[in-house]
Amino acid sequence: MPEAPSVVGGADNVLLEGISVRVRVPASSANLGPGFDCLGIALGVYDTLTVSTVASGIHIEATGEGADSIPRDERHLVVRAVRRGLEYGGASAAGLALRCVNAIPHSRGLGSSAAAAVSGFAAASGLLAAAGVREPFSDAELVQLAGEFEGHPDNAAASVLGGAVVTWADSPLDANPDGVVAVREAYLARGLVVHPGIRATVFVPETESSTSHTRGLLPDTVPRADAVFNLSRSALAVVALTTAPECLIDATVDRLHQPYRAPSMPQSAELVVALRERGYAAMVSGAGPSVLVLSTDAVTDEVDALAHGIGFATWPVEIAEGVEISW
Ligand SMILES: Nc1ncnc2c1ncn2[C@@H]1O[C@H](COP(=O)(O)OP(=O)(O)O)[C@@H](O)[C@H]1O
Ligand SMILES: N[C@@H](CCOP(=O)(O)O)C(=O)O
Repeated sequence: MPEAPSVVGGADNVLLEGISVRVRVPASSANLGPGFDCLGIALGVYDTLTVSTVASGIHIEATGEGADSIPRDERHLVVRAVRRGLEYGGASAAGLALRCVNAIPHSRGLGSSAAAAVSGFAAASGLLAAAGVREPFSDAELVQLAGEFEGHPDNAAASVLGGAVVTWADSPLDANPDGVVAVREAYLARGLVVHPGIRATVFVPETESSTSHTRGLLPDTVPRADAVFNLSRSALAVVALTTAPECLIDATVDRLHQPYRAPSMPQSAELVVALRERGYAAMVSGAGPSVLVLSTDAVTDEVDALAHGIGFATWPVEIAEGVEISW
């Protein structure tokens, strides 16, 4: 089994002023139907981020998605991830200047918060490497750091590795005098070689939906028949994504999360049904409300018009490479 990196560190090195790093991070779609919390795919919608070390304070210039609503101080998700990443690498910065150009829509099920976390850790990695403090973080470290920080390793791993991913968690057990306890969750991931004929289309509404809210709609226990159903379909999803795209329709049916979330996003549920009736492997993207189609043919104009009629924009997107860091 691959080893998860150890998340330890301090803040022994204060980085000099004037170090800059640039990051480009893709959006992602988690679950891919039945693979709740364990399958994801990177999508070609990108946030770009430039981070520089400065003498003091937090300076944030942000344009695009979320620019009107995100905080411009230490609460900013990317700032928090950069700080945490520097700490993990044994360093700190007196001040940080961020330039964020955001294209990933927030709260639509396209992994914006995971992408923000990945971009922050990737920036920390670049700053540490540019300053000569340490080698850049490995992909495994980025998956662990961003997954642990943001809570959705299915999104984070897709944004780190690109393509389609399988993620899993492991809880190493540690004995202490009071008994055996889980010390922390390790997040691990492997990429899949996506069949070259598969293309992605996302249908994005104006309406937002908070991931934490729709997770709260899910039951703690599910019927065994539904668990078995999803086991077989998520195993099939790996086959469909890699070698058998003709199985995508069967491989993207889910009974663990979409039925419970549907009442909170009726237009998304309606669009999934309409698309599947037309032969498309459609599913709610992540926690919604966007809808993802994986297919070998482009969607038709009729589908585009149908989606538009119920408030969704149609975005054909590439299956993306993972995060890029330059300094
Ligand atoms: N680039 C970003 N910079 C700062 N905060 C961000 C960024 N992207 C996402 N966020 C934060 O994450 C929230 C969305 O998280 P979430 O509800 O999990 O939806 P999503 O499916 O888009 O990840 C936003 O409201 C915002 O607070
Ligand atoms: N597996 C998670 C994925 C959440 O993705 P997001 O893009 O909606 O934040 C879930 O289904 O809750």
